[in-house]
Amino acid sequence: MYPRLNCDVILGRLYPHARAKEVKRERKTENCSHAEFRVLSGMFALALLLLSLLYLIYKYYSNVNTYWKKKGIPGPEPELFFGNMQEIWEYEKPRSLVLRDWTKKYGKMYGYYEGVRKYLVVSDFEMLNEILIKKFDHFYARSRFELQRTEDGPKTHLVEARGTHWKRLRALGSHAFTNKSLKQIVPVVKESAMLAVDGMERAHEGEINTLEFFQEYTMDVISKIALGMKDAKMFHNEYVQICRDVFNRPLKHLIMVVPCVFPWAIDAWMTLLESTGKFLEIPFLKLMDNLEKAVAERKNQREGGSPSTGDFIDMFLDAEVDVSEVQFGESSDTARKLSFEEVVGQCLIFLLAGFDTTSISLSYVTHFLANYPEVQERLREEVDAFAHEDLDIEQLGELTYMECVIKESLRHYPLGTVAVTRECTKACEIKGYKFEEGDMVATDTWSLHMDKQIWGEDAEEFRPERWLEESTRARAAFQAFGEGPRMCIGMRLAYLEEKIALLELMKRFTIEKTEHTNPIRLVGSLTVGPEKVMVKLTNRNTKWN
Ligand code: HEM
Repeated sequence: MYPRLNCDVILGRLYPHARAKEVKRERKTENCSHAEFRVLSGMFALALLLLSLLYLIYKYYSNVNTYWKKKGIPGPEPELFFGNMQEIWEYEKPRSLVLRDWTKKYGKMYGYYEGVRKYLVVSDFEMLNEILIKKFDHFYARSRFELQRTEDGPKTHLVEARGTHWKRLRALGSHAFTNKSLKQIVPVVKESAMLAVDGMERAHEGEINTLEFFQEYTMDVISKIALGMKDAKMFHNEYVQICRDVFNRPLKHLIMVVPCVFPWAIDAWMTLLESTGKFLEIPFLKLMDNLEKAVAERKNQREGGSPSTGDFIDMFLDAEVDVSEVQFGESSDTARKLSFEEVVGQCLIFLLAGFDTTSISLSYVTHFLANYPEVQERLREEVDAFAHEDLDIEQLGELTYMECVIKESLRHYPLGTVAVTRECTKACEIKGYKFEEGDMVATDTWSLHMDKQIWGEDAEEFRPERWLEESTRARAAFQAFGEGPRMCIGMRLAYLEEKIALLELMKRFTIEKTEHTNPIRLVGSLTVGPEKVMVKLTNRNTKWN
């Protein structure tokens, strides 16, 4: 038998190398298709995994946003991932006004979402009374801000702090607002008020925007009393623009969206922002940087033997100790001490809160005075009868009608109540509603302040006299400064500044309406302020001039 002579055999025998190459090529092709298969199946598995992951994420987010529905709580329809952020974060229509409008639609208790952050909005007075005052031990924490770490740390300031950490910061901060401290600052405030009114006088040809002048005024006061900037120059204070940038910044920004949609990433996000903040030009971080330098400089001066100036920085530095001696947690037990970063944090928060709120409040007052000449007339009578040359804090108490005007204005425009939020720290039941640990509450003070059941049929009228009348209304129905142990720490300073400024203004001028006075446009993200308040000032030519 002859072997079958096929091509392969012949080629193999005649050209063994060629055959080997051929076999190699075949194997390679085989290997190749195996490898391709493996890659393809790997990719398929990955796609499957990704799809399942996306499905799980979708399921998670659509489930989170049914939280209120499942509890039978009404509220606006949320969008997937973002909840109601689109509506609530408009600079042109501040959050407080959106909540007020939703209250009209959904009632005194409803829910909404910022990403996956779930808020219960309350404007029912009895329920607020329980949350803010009576059950404070169940609601001692303010809801975490969008850009706040999950645990209190060295950089946590008074507004954010919780538990015993907050108690310590609050106790140390309260020293700044005692009668004794406020008494000392009256001359500084008076000087700033005169400078601001001088500025208005110089510029009052035609009409002025009072908000701009009051911003200069409050910044001048806070720079001098908090930051010891004795030579601060009104109308040339660099902090005015930095703080304007902090407050005028729209919330709708990637920086804010990320922590709301991915709250589990907040700590990493904060670390990233803190390390890149300088390059990103975030105004808040820039301000913090400036203050860090100011506090460090003062610390050096003190170590070099300079005497204490008695301002807030010195007061806080008196309590400063090495960071290792301070605990920061919610149940820490450090007393009467501050770390360096906490000193900076306290100054930062007093600077910001002291600048914006009081200037906005004053500008609202001028808006009302321009619109209500009869109120202005009555206020003027009180001012003219107030004949104290050397102003003292006790004498300011005599300006009762002025206080009514300020309060009535704050009742209409409770500008800072975005900060009146609480987090349930221990489950409880109020008026039949079961609060779970972690539930966040936002108060709708704007609706509360216009509630006819509380304020009467004329609730929507601007009538300062209501504050002088006998009433069965609870004191806590007025919440422009919040309520309970966490209410505004700077309230007395705010009244003091406002009274002194109005005294100076009313002595010299009559405030008149112009064609640009009405309507005022309300804007804001952290507070609700008028875009501008245009009025005309006319010299009174009285005994004061
Ligand atoms: C008209 C002026 C002001 C208004 C309307 C106002 C309003 C408020 C409101 C509504 C709160 C939240 C209270 C709560 O959650 O119950 C608050 C808290 C606070 N305010 Fe004011 N404020 C004003 C002036 C000031 C001033 C002048 C300072 C300091 C210089 C200040 C410092 C603070 C601080 C530090 C907190 C946080 C308190 C804490 O959590 O313990 N405020 N303010």
